[in-house]
Amino acid sequence: MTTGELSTEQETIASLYARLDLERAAAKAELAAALLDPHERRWHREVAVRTLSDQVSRLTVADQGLCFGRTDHADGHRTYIGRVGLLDPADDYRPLLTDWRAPIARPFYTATGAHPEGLVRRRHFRTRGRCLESFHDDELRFDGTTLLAALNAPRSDTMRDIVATIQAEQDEVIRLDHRGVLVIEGGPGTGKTAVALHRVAYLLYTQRDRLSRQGVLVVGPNPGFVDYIGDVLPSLGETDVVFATPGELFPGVRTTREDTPELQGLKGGRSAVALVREAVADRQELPDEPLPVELEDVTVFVDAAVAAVARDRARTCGLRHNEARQVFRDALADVLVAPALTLIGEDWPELAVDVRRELAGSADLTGVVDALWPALTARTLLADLYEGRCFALGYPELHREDGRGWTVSDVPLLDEAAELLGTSGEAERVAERDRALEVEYARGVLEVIDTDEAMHEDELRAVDLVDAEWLADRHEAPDHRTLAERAAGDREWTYGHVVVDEAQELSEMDWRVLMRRSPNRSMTIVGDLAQRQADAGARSWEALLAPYVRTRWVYRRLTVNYRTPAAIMRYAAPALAEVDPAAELPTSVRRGEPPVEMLVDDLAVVSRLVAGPGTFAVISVDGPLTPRASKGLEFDTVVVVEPERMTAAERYVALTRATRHLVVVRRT
Ligand SMILES: Nc1ncnc2c1ncn2[C@@H]1O[C@H](COP(=O)(O)OP(=O)(O)OP(=O)(O)O)[C@@H](O)[C@H]1O
Repeated sequence: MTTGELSTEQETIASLYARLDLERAAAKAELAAALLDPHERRWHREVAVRTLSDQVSRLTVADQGLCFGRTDHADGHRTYIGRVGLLDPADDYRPLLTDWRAPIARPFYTATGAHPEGLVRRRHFRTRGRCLESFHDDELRFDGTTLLAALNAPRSDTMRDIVATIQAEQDEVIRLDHRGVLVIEGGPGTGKTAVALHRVAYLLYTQRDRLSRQGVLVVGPNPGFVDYIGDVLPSLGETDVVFATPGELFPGVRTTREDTPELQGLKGGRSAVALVREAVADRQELPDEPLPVELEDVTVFVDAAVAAVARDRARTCGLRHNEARQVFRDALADVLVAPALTLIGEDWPELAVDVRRELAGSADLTGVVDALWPALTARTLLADLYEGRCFALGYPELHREDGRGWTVSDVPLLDEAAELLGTSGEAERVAERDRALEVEYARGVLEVIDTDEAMHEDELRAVDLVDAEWLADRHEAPDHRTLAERAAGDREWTYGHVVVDEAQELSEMDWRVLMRRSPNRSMTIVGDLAQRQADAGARSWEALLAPYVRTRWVYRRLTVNYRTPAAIMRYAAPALAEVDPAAELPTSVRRGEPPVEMLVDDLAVVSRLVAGPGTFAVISVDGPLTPRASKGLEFDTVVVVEPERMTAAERYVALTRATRHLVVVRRT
């Protein structure tokens, strides 16, 4: 990027803003005129006003990042891409700026080196306000040297754009026209993450109507993903993609704390569903002592037998725990009528009805229901379980002092619990009542402003344009959150597409959460079973997916390693063979130098071992970077300390993080 080029582009962008200002001023003037026009027929005027006011708001919104890209076509033609389309009336309405949704803008989002779609270059602008700060280019004229040049560039912290050098096997996966589950597997450095990212970009553009309504959920360990998508997909990516690590999938919980491997196994396996069911059933109790319910004339008692009848009825009614509380309460009241009548010593139908009514409103009965069938949240249920109830249930290993010190493996249990508990219905009831009151009030307002008898029948009346529901809505605080913000805060949100990176690490319980968020099963699953480090993680894609989609999923394998030089891959081969003797090493594009082995007296010298350009990491079971935390990452130089202390899968991951140099250090 030269200074000259930057200022030329800045001039172009300034002229686009000038055009935008003119169009907005013109639209505003037209809107004012339409509002005042006494001649126009009522209906025509209404349509004109709505259209013009839409146009004004569209042009106002476009002020933010008006132009974000440029495509250079093979025929020499250039297109500037932005939030709205702008034409030049002085030059036969030549397009100055193309709306990003227009068909001609498509290559800006979907062209790759393997599939340039008629482009030779794509330019991304970074602007602040109306000022162009910088730009970067994807050169799409691909030849053999481009790939190697890209691979040899030192790594930085941000995720790199591989769009210009995407290879055929990767490109096929990015564009695969498959609506269901797609599994992309490949060894280290085969571009799985990069490909998944570009697939999201591709889908967000090609299926934008659906995805901008429902959003995309990306689950993985690498937060660079979302920044990257925001860059590649202005207008789409920033607002429509929710990124979450597995510890963030339950709204309100954000954790990276890990349980011991044993507990991860217990909480991650399918049998944890039964565990959560037991924890809920444990809160549907029978009293140790009969509980009194005082009525006007007599006191009746809820003993174990009475509670058992009510509990059976509530458990078999088909509702979830919180929703079934009312059934439990009604059943108690039904069962208590007979003993009440016996105590009163009289029995005629009207008396039975009165007693039943009294029971229904009894505060004592409310107390009994709260004690025997309490309203519960997922958090309370699990915290109580961990803090004490786990002993009686036969799971002493679950005990911990701070029940609410959530771990990553608690997240799917919280979700499961929320499913089984259901909502208490209280919040919904209050919202419904408030809304009814607002509509009632709005109706009153409309009646008042519509009583002007002197109005001509052709004049617009308030009721012609608005109704009470609409007016009530206007009073509600508008929800300014983006789709991503709303989706992330709503446990029951279902996404249009779900992407899972490092999918081999997720437990069966994690998959239940993800499948709930993806009822249409439109998913891209990216992983490598040979790199699995979590005990509770996946062992076979077939077994993992069968409960949800049976065999209806598509598998693609990436075979070329763009990260790790061949000599380093050969060094890592025994670790792979130990994990899976049948697994094949991906083919490395780069040769590179063989790893260096060193013996040192003191491991503290390790961090002083390597000094040079590019990124650098030390991977050791004791940190700073553990093999588990290193998954998905890469560095120019990697020092692996005492690989023998790692499991085979950990060793395989650690040894394959280097793009240039690998140093293996052992103690003398
Ligand atoms: N076609 C390509 N052109 C240039 N670089 C590429 C290409 N494909 C992948 N890369 C680069 O190779 C490196 C590895 O890619 P990526 O992290 O996506 O691999 P991965 O399969 O997810 O690896 P791992 O399983 O080890 O996490 C990245 O630096 C990526 O930018």
